[in-house]
Amino acid sequence: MLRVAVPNKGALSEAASQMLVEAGYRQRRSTKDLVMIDAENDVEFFYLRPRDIAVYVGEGTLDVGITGRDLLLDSAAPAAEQVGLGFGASTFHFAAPTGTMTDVAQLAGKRIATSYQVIVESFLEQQGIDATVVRLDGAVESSIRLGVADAIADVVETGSTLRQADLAVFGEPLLRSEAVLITRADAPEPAKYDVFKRRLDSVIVARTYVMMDYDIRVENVEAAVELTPGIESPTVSPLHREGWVAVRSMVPRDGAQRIMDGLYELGARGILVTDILACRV
Ligand SMILES: Nc1ncnc2c1ncn2[C@@H]1O[C@H](COP(=O)(O)OP(=O)(O)OP(=O)(O)O)[C@@H](O)[C@H]1O
Ligand SMILES: O=P(O)(O)OC[C@H]1O[C@H](OP(=O)(O)OP(=O)(O)O)[C@H](O)[C@@H]1O
Ligand SMILES: [Mg+2]
Repeated sequence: MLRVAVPNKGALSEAASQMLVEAGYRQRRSTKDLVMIDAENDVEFFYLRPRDIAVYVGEGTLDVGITGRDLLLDSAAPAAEQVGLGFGASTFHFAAPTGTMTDVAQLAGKRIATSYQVIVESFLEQQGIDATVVRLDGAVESSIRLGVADAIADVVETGSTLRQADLAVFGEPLLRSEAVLITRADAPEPAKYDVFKRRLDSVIVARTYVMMDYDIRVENVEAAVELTPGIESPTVSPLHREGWVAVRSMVPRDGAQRIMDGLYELGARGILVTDILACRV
C-alpha cells in the first residue's frame, strides 16, 4: 500500500483532502481521524501536522506527502518537491512597523521573530546579515508590539493580518510557496507512486483547463485552431451543414473568455465551454 501524508489542520488541510477526493480517493469522515485506509485504491492516508510531513517522508516512514514548499524548506529534511499542486499559495516576507524599514540590510543587529527559523537564518547568512532570530510558534505579528522582536518574517496571503498589526513588508519576498507533493530525496520511486502522481496531475489539468467546442467554416479552421491548439491536437469533425466543421479542444481556463472573443471574430458560432470533471492526458 502507498503511504501518503496529508495535512490534518491549518491552511492546507481542507484543500488537500478536496484534491484527493477529486482524484478518486476516499478521505476521512471526521477531522479527528488520524488514519484512513482506501483499500480499493491501495492507499493509506496519514493525517499529520503539515510541518512534520517532510520529516516522515524524508525518513522514508511514509512514501509521499502533501505540505507547503515553505514548510518543506524549513524542515531541512531530505525530501524533494515533485510538483506544485496549485493551492495554498502564499509569499514569505520580512515585515516591520510601517515606515520603519525599507531594506533588508537594516536588519543587521536586529531581532527577527519567525516560525520559519531555517529559511530566515539561511537567507541572512546568504546576505551576510548578522541578526538574531527569535523562534515563535505563531501569531508572530504580535511579537514586535510585545517587545521581543524588531521585525518579523512570516507567511503573507492577503496581508490583512499585517495591516491589523500596523506592519508593512519590505524587501523582496524570501520565497513563494504553495502546496507541493513530496517524496524522499535520492531514493527510488515508491511502488504504486506512478498511479497516485498521475491522478493528482490529472486533477491539476482538469482544474486548469476547460473544454471548448465551436462550429466554424472550413476555410477558417486553421486560424481558429491557432487560438485553440489544445494539449495534443484539436478534434475536427464534419458537420451536416456543408462547408462547416465542429472543433473540440482543451483551453486554459484563465484565457477562455479572450479565446471565445477571438473565435467569434473569426466567424465561429455555437461556442461552448464546459468544465472537465476528470481526465488523463
Ligand atoms: N493564509 C495563510 N496562513 C497561513 N499559512 C498559509 C496561508 N495560506 C497558505 N498557507 C500555507 O499553509 C502552510 C502553513 O500550514 P499551517 O498548518 O501552519 O497553517 P496554519 O493555517 O498556520 O495553521 P495553524 O495556524 O493551525 O498552525 C504553509 O505552507 C503556508 O505557506
Ligand atoms: O496575509 P493573511 O491573509 O492575513 O494571512 C497570513 C497570516 O495567516 C497565518 O496566520 P494563522 O492564522 O495561521 O495564525 P498563526 O500565525 O498563529 O499560525 C500566517 O501566519 C499569517 O499570520
Ligand atoms: Mg498558522
